[in-house]
Amino acid sequence: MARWVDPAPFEGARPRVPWWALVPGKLKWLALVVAVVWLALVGVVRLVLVVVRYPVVTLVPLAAAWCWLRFGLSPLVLALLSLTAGFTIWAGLDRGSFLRHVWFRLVTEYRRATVYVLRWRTTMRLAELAKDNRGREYRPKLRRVRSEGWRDRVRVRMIPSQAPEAWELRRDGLAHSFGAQSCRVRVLRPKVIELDFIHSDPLARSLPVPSLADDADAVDLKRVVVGRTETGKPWRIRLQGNQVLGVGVQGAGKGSVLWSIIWHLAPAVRAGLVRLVGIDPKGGMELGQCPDAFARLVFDNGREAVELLEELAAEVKERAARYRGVRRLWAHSNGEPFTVLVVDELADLIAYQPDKGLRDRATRAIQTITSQGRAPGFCVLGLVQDPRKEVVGFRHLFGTRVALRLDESAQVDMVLGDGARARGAAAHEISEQTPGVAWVKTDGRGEPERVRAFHVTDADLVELGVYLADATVHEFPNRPDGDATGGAAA
Ligand SMILES: Nc1ncnc2c1ncn2[C@@H]1O[C@H](COP(=O)(O)OP(=O)(O)OP(=O)(O)O)[C@@H](O)[C@H]1O
Repeated sequence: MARWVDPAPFEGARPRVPWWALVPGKLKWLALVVAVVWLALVGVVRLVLVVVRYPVVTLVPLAAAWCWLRFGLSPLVLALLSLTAGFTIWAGLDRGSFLRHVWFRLVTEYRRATVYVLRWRTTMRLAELAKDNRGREYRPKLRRVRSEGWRDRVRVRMIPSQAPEAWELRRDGLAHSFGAQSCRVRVLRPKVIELDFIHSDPLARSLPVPSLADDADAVDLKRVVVGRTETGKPWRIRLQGNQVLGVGVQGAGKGSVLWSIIWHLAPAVRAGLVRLVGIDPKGGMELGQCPDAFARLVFDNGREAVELLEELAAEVKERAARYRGVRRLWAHSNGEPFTVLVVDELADLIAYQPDKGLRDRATRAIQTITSQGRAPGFCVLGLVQDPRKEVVGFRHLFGTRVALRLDESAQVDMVLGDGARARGAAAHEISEQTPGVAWVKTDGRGEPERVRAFHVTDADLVELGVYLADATVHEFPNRPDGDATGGAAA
């Protein structure tokens, strides 16, 4: 049977010509020039980046080499010796600025090169923060590094579709990988986060109180200095138009927050510009240490305390009614004192009081003062050990919340807001050795800050008591001749 047979395929090798061989000669030259210029540009940009990132280790050797070639070895040695002597004198005269401008600069460059650049790629891959897609690796980019001695601030550009939560989950692993004690995550702007790698605690030493001021006008109720922040700045709390809640276990240092505030207010209290009202349900263990500071003071959680609270709540309403339509907010010029209500153990009044009637009355009165006291010049400073909703159901009314050492990690978010613990505000990890250390969150003011209150000792409280005690006028005894001016004229 006749069948069609396919012709044998052509088996000769087809000539393979590279595509660029077909490009006209002029275009080839043009492309070559463009490529060379591009490579040169990339090279220059990289070089500039290296100089910007490592100015000391690049510019100093360059300057030294230039000096050697231009002037010889002896002037170079002389210049280096003078530089060292200059730095030593600088460090001796002003250690702070020397550390900031010279030493931390050096540490930054050293740590960037030897820790972060060196371990970045491996750590990102092992922590699964880098991703592979169609054969291409997407890796978070290491940006600016700044060493401040106690912490390294490392800026990172995240890869597409990555969320800061991915980093929050790996905080511990990252801290171990880069040889730090802990790591915190801060969002700077879309795609960019900053990691804080903590190496030591700048708040490890207790802070003595500053000397008592004399000038009542210098007391700014919007910026009451209570201690220091981790970055070395004064820790300021706003009292005017705000309410403050301090939470911490026994011995966490709630007393130091309370007394540091009163210490700062003392000149205004003495001048009658600020009135302190205190309730200490623990029988005066805390506020009884300096009763002279208070215009009114109650040492129980029963009827007397509730009546005082209701009196204040009524005053808040009365002042608010008087201000309505006349002025919006309390001011010094009104002639009425700014009132700070200090409650040492809030829970004793509003949760642990066995008499339900008294408990409800206390809760209602405190809620009225905290929610309506802003405009008429009332501030509540409440201290409590247990922040749960069943204990303080109106936590959200406090604009500033201070988390001292806490028992349980779950309490951190209750005090500082959702997600604070995940980002690194570890109030439950504050050491027992550092009472007075706290994380503080003020509504509308970004991330929680780590702070330490001044240490107000018993001796300081005696001094405060003497400062605030009613002045006693001692009359000079009349002289027999009836001259009461005393010895001055004698
Ligand atoms: N800011 C501070 N710096 C250094 N030491 C502090 C500081 N605050 C408190 N202390 C010390 O810690 C101890 C406990 O402090 P404090 O009594 O204020 O804690 P507390 O939270 O008020 O406890 P409690 O709930 O039992 O009243 C005290 O010995 C005090 O000297």
